[in-house]
Amino acid sequence: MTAIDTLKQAFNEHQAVITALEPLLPEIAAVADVMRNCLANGGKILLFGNGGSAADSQHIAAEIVGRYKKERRGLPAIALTTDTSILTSVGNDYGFDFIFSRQVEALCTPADVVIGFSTSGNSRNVVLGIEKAREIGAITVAMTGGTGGKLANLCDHVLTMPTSDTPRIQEAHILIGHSLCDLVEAD
Ligand SMILES: O=C(CO)[C@@H](O)[C@H](O)[C@H](O)[C@H](O)COP(=O)(O)O
Ligand SMILES: [Zn+2]
Repeated sequence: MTAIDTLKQAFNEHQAVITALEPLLPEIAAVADVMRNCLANGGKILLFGNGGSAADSQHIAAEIVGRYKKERRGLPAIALTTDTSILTSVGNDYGFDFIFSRQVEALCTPADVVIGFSTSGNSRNVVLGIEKAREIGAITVAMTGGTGGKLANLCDHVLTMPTSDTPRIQEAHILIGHSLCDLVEAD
């Protein structure tokens, strides 16, 4: 396969996934409503995931705290993927599985929305973070793909991308993340 073939294949696969997202639009709008209500009522958005999904969590938290497109006040969102002292101490003392759940225990309130990104839906630390958020009574959102994995049965809102290909799932996640930010800061 030539480089151009490889690129064409990725672009075509990407396009097919984005087209197939259409049935998810009502659920994406429902998640945006939940986020808007949370922020209007003094809650905050917590986000986490591994690898590319850690980057997605940070990216979306930055859009919410800073701005997506519109001038407005800063809104509270925290990516639980950024503090290396917390990640290394909790990882070292309790285990990598607990790097998110421990922070959820410390920071989450019932007024919050907790968003777990996992393309497989099965990353143990993401699953445990979501389970802790449920215990606390926060609204939980899964950003996943494929079958949705374990997260699909755990969360109040489940956005499962219509592919099992990790990069294509992540590309759809970031489109949805941006769209959620757009709706969160709409009048
Ligand atoms: O970005 C990528 C692959 O595109 C990787 O860094 C990927 O996020 C990592 O392998 C993650 O550990 C995968 O975890 P998950 O999405 O299954 O929860
Ligand atoms: Zn990636």
